[in-house]
Amino acid sequence: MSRINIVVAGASGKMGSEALRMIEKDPTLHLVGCVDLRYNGQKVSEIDGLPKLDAKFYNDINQCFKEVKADVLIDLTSPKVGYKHTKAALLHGVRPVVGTTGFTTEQLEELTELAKEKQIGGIIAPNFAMGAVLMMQFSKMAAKFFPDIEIIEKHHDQKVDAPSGTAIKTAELIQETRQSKQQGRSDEEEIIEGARGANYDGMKIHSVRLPGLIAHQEVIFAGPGETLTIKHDSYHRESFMSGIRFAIDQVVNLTELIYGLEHLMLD
Ligand SMILES: NC(=O)C1=CN([C@@H]2O[C@H](COP(=O)(O)OP(=O)(O)OC[C@H]3O[C@@H](n4cnc5c(N)ncnc54)[C@H](OP(=O)(O)O)[C@@H]3O)[C@@H](O)[C@H]2O)C=CC1
Ligand SMILES: O=C(O)C1=N[C@H](C(=O)O)C[C@H](O)C1
Repeated sequence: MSRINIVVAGASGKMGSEALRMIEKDPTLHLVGCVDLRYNGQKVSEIDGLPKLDAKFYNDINQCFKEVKADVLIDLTSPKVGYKHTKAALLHGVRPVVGTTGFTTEQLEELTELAKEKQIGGIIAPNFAMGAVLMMQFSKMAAKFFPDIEIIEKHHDQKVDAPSGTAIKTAELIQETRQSKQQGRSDEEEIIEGARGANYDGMKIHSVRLPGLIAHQEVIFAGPGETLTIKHDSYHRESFMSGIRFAIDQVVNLTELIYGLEHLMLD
């Protein structure tokens, strides 16, 4: 059985290091390179806390793609970097599996177009946890019946982007079934700016950042005399790995870039 050659960008980060542990345990995956700013030229096995793998660190993704033969890039970096890396992967014929959040609509459109032009499969998914994908789908279903909605997402305090990619994706999916509505009073007044959260088509998104949290979201739906709460919690970053593993196998057979794991899980 031939192995899938993988490059991990953001490999020493919280998610990247979890991805390395997943690769180490899977005999069908082969780590051929890592991209990060800190450890250029060093082997993964030389870095404290990372698995005993032979692949080398690069501080430049283009250099990495020139030196190693990669099938798939797993990108777990930051919004600006993730965009550059995804573009580089598509230009080098490497299939991107991107967990990085914070892409703009314009960036997503540009990358989708580039993948189409190059006929290269890939995925950008704001959340690779299977339960989170279902939470978003259930929210989309519920929004048809309850247009009054508030999304509360809670993450660790080292997270850069707000609202989370998951909250934005949830709002986008909800928008597909919810009748557009400005919630609350039209003369609502924020005594402290930001008190009512971010506005997305009249519904609100609230971002909580606290140490000790991993990734959590609840979507509250309300109608006269009732509420429905749909909630998902990731208690460990291992929760994202089954989705990433699944996506790796799928992108090998795709010729387009997909936004959201639901398209691979449920379509
Ligand atoms: N889709 C999903 O299921 C999930 C997505 N995420 C997303 O994944 C991303 C990473 O999250 P997390 O692991 O918590 O973040 P971390 O900050 O722990 O890791 C980010 C990594 O990216 C590296 N990095 C930063 N700049 C560059 C660069 N220019 N070139 C190469 N590497 C770079 C960092 O290196 P250094 O430390 O040296 O700066 C670090 O290793 C975020 O966008 C987050 O929202 C997170 C969880 C689940
Ligand atoms: O930064 C994180 O940790 C997470 N980011 C993703 C997001 O922005 O939705 C996915 C998950 O919530 C964890």
